[in-house]
Amino acid sequence: MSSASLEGNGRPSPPFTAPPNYAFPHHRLDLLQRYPDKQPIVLVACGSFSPVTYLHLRMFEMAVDYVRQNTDFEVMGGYMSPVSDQYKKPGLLSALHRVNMCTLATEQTSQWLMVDPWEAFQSYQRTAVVLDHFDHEINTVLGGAQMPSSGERRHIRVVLLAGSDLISTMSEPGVWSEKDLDHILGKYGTCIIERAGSDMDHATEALARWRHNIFLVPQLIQNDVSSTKVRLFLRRGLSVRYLLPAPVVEYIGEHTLYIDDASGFDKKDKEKERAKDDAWRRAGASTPSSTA
Ligand SMILES: Nc1ncnc2c1ncn2[C@@H]1O[C@H](COP(=O)(O)OP(=O)(O)OP(=O)(O)O)[C@@H](O)[C@H]1O
Ligand SMILES: NC(=O)c1ccc[n+]([C@@H]2O[C@H](COP(=O)(O)O)[C@@H](O)[C@H]2O)c1
Repeated sequence: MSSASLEGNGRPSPPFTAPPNYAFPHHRLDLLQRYPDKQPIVLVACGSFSPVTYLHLRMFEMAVDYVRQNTDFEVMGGYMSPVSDQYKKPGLLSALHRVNMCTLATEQTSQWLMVDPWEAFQSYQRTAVVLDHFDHEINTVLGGAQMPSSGERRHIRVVLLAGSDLISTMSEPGVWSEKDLDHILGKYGTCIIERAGSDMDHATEALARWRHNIFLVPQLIQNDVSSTKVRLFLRRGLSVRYLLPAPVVEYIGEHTLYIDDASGFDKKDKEKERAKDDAWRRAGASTPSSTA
């Protein structure tokens, strides 16, 4: 990463390209440390959020409880970073809709979560680069955390928040580069939320050298809501109320999203999604069972 330099106005110039009219959201970021003995951190969840569900929001609450009870960290803020349209994942709705839904979910159901649209509204950015962007905005531009008595500034550590299914892809060949893994897990670290169907031990087996920076958060109440299942429900005309925040359900209805499976799908993806629907129908199941 290139280091930031000072512009004529004395502000550090960003070492990254930003989308037009972009401003880093920090209206809910707490820069004043309450517990000076603890290390300040910010949680960042990267993903599709197509659409955002209560489980995405729950991940942050689970992480905060875990951090408070088991670590010497103090959580100063939490961000969702929806991935760019260029990620080309089946079922990926336009970045604008995904960012809007995440914003409704965070602004209307939480007091501390925020959505950063930096990644969403530009070319695809690797997770290592996304975390560098947060580090730059929080520490270089905003100056990090402030100690209550002395006013001394402290570096805020950015920590990746992810489900165990995402972390298990870190052991799959060709998905993450070794250099990026070392950057993400060596410099930043990750809070991993247990996810039904994805074994935590298996997910972290190959990541043992970064063990000291990996925090495993058990899911004490099993909940396997996924965006895939929500999309399946919507396509079949079933209710998704109480799986997603109410304003997000309303937004989906107003914009008739996910009803027509043409949204974000190419022909091959469409066939895959139809096969999932057919399998579900053949099984006579009352709820979809696929998590992929
Ligand atoms: N039920 C869940 N339990 C734990 N982690 C979850 C859960 N749902 C989503 N996550 C995590 O949230 C992050 C963003 O996930 P993403 O947007 O891909 O949601 P998803 O429900 O897995 O989507 P899709 O079904 O479209 O693959 C990932 O780190 C993922 O592991
Ligand atoms: N090499 C990488 O940086 C890399 C690889 C795979 C997934 N990811 C990220 O993980 C997230 C995965 O999201 P999904 O679970 O929705 O596929 C996305 O934010 C994506 O950018 C990053």
